[in-house]
Amino acid sequence: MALNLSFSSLSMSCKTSPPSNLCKPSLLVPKSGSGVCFRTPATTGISETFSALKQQNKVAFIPYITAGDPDLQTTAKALKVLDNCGADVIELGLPFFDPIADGPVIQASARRALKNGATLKAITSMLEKVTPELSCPIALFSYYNPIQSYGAQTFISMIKDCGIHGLIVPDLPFEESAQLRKEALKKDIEFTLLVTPTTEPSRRKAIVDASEGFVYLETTKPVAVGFGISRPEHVKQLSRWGADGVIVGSAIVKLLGEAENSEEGLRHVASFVKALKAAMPQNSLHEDQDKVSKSSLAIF
Ligand SMILES: O=P(O)(O)OC[C@@H](O)[C@@H](O)c1c[nH]c2ccccc12
Repeated sequence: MALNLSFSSLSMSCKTSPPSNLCKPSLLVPKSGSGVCFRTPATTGISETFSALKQQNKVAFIPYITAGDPDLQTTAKALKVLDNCGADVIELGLPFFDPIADGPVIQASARRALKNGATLKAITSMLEKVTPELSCPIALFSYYNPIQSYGAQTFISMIKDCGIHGLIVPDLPFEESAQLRKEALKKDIEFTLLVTPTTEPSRRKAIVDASEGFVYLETTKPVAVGFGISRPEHVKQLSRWGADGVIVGSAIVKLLGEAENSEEGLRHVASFVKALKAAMPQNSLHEDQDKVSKSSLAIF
């Protein structure tokens, strides 16, 4: 599927005027008297999140942002905005100087983040403070090089200790991932693997079997679709086609990175995310599904 498919008022605004469909009902914690839509801290992992949504016939909304772009304080606020505005899982990119698997928007955002001092240590100490306040799990996106330089065991412990639930390493071939997956398993970090439309069927099977959290195509595991999703219509169409999750990266990164200032960027992100979430069918997935099988969903 050649879908080139991937926006808030500040977290405060989301909280003060919560459209009811922006929060996962299972995670709603009614605050006495306030009518405010708060969610419980994330104790659930990525697979559990997908299972809970599946039971409610809902599609996971998975925004991506780069840690440290434009700075770590804004990332901390953006994580809360995304969580409050209905993210089911957040993909957080660890900035890397040679982000070969990323498109131009995310490459530029990694450059800005590195320039502003977003090291792994600074990112994990920011996360330590923020993750206890989030209700959705975070999947960290990291290139292999930083993992190798810290050592798999140390890296996994560092990300576990700051409250991360999953790991995606786009430049690590599946065949070379066993050691890292083993370390991740030990610490209960879900290791998600990528499959593309051109992945050989035999290799795809092995990758799908090994992937945790989510994957795509001909599998009982949840299928999340990403790349180029940037409009409510995209999200709606993918939900109808039967995707279990939709991933939106560049469109959000662009709003944060190109804003005049952080507050403006965060406001734009909140309204964009609210519009995307509002386009997602609620409990109507299967009634309203177009006649396209999952096997024609190609993406990541
Ligand atoms: O940016 P887009 O077109 O919305 O697609 C999401 C994608 O960028 C995000 O999931 C991602 C960030 N870094 C990656 C590296 C590889 C694969 C995917 C990614």
